[in-house]
Amino acid sequence: MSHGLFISFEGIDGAGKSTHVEALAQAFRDAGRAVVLTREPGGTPLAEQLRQLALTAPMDPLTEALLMFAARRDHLGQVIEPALARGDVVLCDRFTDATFAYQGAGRGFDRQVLAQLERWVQAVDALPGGTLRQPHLTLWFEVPPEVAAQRLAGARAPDRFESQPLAFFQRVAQGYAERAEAEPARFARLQADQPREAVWAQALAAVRQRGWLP
Ligand SMILES: Nc1ncnc2c1ncn2[C@@H]1O[C@H](COP(=O)(O)OP(=O)(O)O)[C@@H](O)[C@H]1O
Ligand SMILES: Cc1cn([C@H]2C[C@H](O)[C@@H](COP(=O)(O)OP(=O)(O)O)O2)c(=O)[nH]c1=O
Repeated sequence: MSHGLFISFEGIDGAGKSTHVEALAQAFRDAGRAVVLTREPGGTPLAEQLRQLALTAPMDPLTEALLMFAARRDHLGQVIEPALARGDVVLCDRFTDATFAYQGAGRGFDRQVLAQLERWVQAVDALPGGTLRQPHLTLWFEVPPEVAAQRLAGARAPDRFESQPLAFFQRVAQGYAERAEAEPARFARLQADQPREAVWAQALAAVRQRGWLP
């Protein structure tokens, strides 16, 4: 049986992540792998309800951070861990880097509190003592906030995050940069301000480079 693979997709809103999730799923299926496509916040009935609240209801930053991690805990236990135990490929549109980028850098919420929540939520029995569940690879779609805003203009009705000013997304982008700097081996930095085909080629190359696709 293959080992489970956990790949997350990250970047500011409008970076173009969701555009490539299904194509990568198909590439893995073509290679004979079972794939679980999922997203955060969300991925389970409970976590989807928490998503709905987080994206629409006004709340203070601690409540927002707790909702993200509550949704994540349910998602890990119900979907991600069972899939990895089966040897599936889990493709997840956003994970904990988004909490550090949006709640931490974007909202200015205390990163040490986020790090403590990360330690509680991502400690899972299947892993050796002290190791946290993290993606094996994070595809980071990096795009200037101005470009992302242009892509989103008119594309869909903005939620609580997407309606934030440009300065918010500049901070979020910086938050991603800090996470990537702290864990360079986990992150593949993609230049996402290029045409879709060029972005896809970079994403595929990052996965192939690790020997996970032919
Ligand atoms: N490389 C690209 N160049 C131009 N537009 C793009 C590109 N990738 C995605 N888009 C468009 O930008 C918008 C946001 O893309 P999406 O994949 O939903 O972003 P995200 O999931 O990162 O928020 C969509 O309308 C999508 O069609
Ligand atoms: C996972 C996560 C998402 N978010 C935000 C980022 C996004 O603006 C929003 C939803 O993410 P996303 O699924 O990318 O939105 P869409 O379906 O509109 O492309 O939630 C956080 O603020 N913290 C988190 O931990």
